[in-house]
Amino acid sequence: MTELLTSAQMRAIERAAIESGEVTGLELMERAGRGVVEAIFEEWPELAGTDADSGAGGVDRLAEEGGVAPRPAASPQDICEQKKFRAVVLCGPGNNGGDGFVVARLLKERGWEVEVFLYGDPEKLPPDALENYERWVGNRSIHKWDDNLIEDTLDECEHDLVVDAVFGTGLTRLMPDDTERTWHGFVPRVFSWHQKDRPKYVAVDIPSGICSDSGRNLEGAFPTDLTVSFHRAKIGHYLLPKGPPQGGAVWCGKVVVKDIGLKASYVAGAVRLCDPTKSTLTKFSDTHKYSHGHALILSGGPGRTGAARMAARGALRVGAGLVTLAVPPAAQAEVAAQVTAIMLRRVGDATALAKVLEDARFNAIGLGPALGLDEEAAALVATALEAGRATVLDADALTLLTQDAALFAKLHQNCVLTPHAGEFKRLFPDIAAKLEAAPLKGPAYSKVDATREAAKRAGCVVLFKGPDTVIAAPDGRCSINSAQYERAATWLATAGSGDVLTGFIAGLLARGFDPMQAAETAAWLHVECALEFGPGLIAEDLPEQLPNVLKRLLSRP
Ligand SMILES: NC(=O)C1=CN([C@@H]2O[C@H](COP(=O)(O)OP(=O)(O)OC[C@H]3O[C@@H](n4cnc5c(N)ncnc54)[C@H](O)[C@@H]3O)[C@@H](O)[C@H]2O)[C@@H](O)CC1
Ligand SMILES: [K+]
Repeated sequence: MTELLTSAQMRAIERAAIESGEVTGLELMERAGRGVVEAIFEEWPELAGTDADSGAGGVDRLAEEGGVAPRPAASPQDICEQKKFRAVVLCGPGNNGGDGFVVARLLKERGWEVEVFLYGDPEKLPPDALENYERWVGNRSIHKWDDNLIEDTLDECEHDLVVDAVFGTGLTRLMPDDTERTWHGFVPRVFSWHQKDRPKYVAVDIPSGICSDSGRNLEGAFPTDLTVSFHRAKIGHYLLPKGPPQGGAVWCGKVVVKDIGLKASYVAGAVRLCDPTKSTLTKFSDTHKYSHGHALILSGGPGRTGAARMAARGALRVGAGLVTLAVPPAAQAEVAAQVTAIMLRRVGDATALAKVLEDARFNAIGLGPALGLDEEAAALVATALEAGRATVLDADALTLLTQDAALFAKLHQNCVLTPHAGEFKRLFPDIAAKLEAAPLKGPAYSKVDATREAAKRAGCVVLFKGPDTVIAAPDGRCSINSAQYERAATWLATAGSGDVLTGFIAGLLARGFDPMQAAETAAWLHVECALEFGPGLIAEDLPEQLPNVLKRLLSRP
């Protein structure tokens, strides 16, 4: 799984590399700037051009090299008429701005017409950024930040590129709510004026205004087409905090991570991006070593059995050896008429459930979808938890946990809770309140922080759903299953898809996956199934995609 870093982790890696003498900060900055330029040309090859294509800029360079006589300074009108690529680079007061100066210089060297604006005081720039500022201003102009001037510059003639290098991982506070916040109003105006043929927007490391640890929008973020980060993606690229103003992935466009020559050493406590590892794959293909287990899925009463049936189907397709539906007697005929490979047990009440669970071969339980919210349902949840089996709790089971502290206290380390945002809020109201509070500074409290805190309190794995599903274990392990960027599957938000996820988790628990691994793998497969089917998906389709998805997964090199 890919590590996602916080700003502190990234700084520590950079500091260690610099202190060991492996590399200088200046070299890292040069590589970062070069990485941005590379990524721009990879994304839009039409911008790569050649010096000859790009017109007078190429001549400027030749002139500097002594090849031809320098041409006289061009008027703004002349510049607009020249056929060359144009960029505006917006630089901030820290090292992100430093990267911006490198980008400006490299584009200029390729013959681009580049205008640079600096937000902040040049004298206060950190040393590496200052060095690159000086390399830029050597014989070129730089503008003090001015909204109107930026707007005029972009309006004067068509630009190809706007580079946002105002703030990166060092964004530590909100933009002040006064005239200093001049850059804030700039983007909407540029967008409305350049809607059709607007320049490409590229963010250096992260769109300025987005907190790189939480994805929270500390106001004023520039929505971008491409975000180029370094060494590893940051957590904020993959979280999707609710607005207003919305943050994270919405603003990044597409995230490209460029190698800047830092060692790929293990980062303790890093959040990971879900993607099954080799050992997970082995568990799917090994038919001898692991028991495939027997999952028990609890069904609701008559007219409410569909959710459990879908969960059971998911558990079976994901590879549980056997799946049994525990069904209230009144719903037995309804369920029996609609299942084949899935077995059926009459479970009228908690006593009957306890009796069934005396059979140790039932090694995993899934319960909650359409289970009901009455005392009988609460007793079933209590009995299931007392059995100490690997257990996934969803939907009504989560609501029952919020209503009864004694029931919540029965949660154990083999449990997985799968709340969506509303259920999370009911289960952990104080934690949700922290997440909802407007951030006052960076790094801001994040969905990762919230899920880790919840898992610790519950003493079990918590899978907090969303396009940015966060999964955390009480020991601090944490991962994000992203349904964004190339894995965007908005059609997964369909009735019953959560029931299928419960089934996937129960099936993997039955197969012997530990709770964290079961939750991560199930969440990942769930999105893969949605992508496999495409738009028009209904929840019943999800388990049926698994054979293809697993075939593809197992044939991966
Ligand atoms: N040597 C390094 O450390 C490297 C850093 N790199 C770049 O450096 C960035 C991090 O640099 P920094 O740590 O200097 O941080 P930033 O450049 O992200 O921003 C820090 C500056 O912004 C100010 N600031 C923060 N929040 C503000 C707000 N709301 N309003 C006004 N000013 C605010 C801070 O006081 C500080 O001056 C990375 O994102 C990356 O782009 C890369 O060049 C790779 C190498
Ligand atoms: K930026």
